Amino acid sequence: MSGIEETRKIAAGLTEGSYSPGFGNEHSSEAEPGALPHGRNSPQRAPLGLYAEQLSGSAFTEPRAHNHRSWLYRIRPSAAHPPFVRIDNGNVRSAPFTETTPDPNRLRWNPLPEPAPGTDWLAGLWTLGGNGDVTQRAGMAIHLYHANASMDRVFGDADGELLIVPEHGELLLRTELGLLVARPGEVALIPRGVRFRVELLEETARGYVCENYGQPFRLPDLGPIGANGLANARDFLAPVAAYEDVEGPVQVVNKFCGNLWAATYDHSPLDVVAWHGNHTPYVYDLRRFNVIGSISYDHPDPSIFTVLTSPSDTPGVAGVDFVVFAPRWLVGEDTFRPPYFHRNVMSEYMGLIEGAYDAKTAGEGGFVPGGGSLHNMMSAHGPDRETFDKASAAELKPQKIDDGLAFMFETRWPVTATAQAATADHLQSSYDDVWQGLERHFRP
Ligand SMILES: O=C(O)Cc1cc(O)ccc1O
Ligand SMILES: [Fe+2]
Repeated sequence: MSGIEETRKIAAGLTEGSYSPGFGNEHSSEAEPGALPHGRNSPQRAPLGLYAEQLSGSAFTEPRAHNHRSWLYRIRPSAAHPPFVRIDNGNVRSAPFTETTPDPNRLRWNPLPEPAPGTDWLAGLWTLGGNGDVTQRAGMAIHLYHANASMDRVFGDADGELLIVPEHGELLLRTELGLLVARPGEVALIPRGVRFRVELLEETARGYVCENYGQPFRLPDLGPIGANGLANARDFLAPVAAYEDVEGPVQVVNKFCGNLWAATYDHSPLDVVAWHGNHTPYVYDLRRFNVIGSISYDHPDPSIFTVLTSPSDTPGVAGVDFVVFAPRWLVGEDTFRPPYFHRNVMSEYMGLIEGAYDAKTAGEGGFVPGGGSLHNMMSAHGPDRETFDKASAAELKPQKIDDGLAFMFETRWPVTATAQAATADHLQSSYDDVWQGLERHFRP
């Protein structure tokens, strides 16, 4: 069986029932009977000769509601490794982002070009920009990826958690805590420090990544919405324990304070036979999002579409929000229904997973799947001319928006582009033109 066939077979065996559901749950799982100790985390001798190890994603002392840790029972402790040495960062960049001057202009990119043969997910990671400072655990980076080979190495990110948004090509994520499949239309989260390998189920894979240096993504509070709605906790799926028992050289890459470091282990670090805890990867199907909107008039602010939020130190002001524009009905009366013209103190990066977006013209040179737009702090944007003209004249019958899936990484700090993003051939040169020709109609 070729690598890709084997990956496909494993992925096909993973159904919803193969996961452990519930956002932030205290999950527990064992791949061999009796591997998980009961009644204590660290017995004098862990079961089956395994090593017990705690992986902490929050300070020990953080409030219980935000405390993240998992206990791993593994063939070898993570501590058994040779020194890490610096390797080339490839196209990965990290905060602070100082390669370019922060740009108030509206920017839009086409999809990443084809990768060279043999580009795995990590080699295919390409940083667009970001903010904050990795050493302060604040801010975020926006990456895209375009890969055409499965990793045979293992990666872990000490700088932040990784929210992976596939746009083309299913991925099998083999993590320390087990296996996840992430398809276009789903998102996967790898918590800070959790090691994983990405295998492709198709010849190529393309998508987006939000690397969140700040507080781990959590579900937003629902306030007056009530006890249910938006992204429901039960739809987040954590893996169950699945380990590989591989003796032999495995390259382990560690992203630490903005640089890639590697060590060659004499075994696979994906050797966790059992685990329990709440510092877990998960996958979530964006089509499960319970979209709430206006059933009277006006276009609500897109915070109503928040899937996950990473709070900053200022209440109500997110380090980064992950927002989805999922299929929904528009019924507003006497309302301009698409997104309004606006200038926002928050900075907005938008990507498209599929189809079209209702404020932007689709098609060649427009806002296309795999492309993205950046509207930095206070930059003026909103419907392009074509959208404005159409929506101002549209008959206001109930309308289903179901031809696309777009998302936004919205952050409190401006996004500074990397040099490669600011000079890329796939940066569109005349994006401003979409707002040309919005003529005056005011004739007092
Ligand atoms: O398209 C955008 O710019 C994102 C966005 C969507 C919306 O419905 C309202 C405000 C907003 O910034
Ligand atoms: Fe916007």
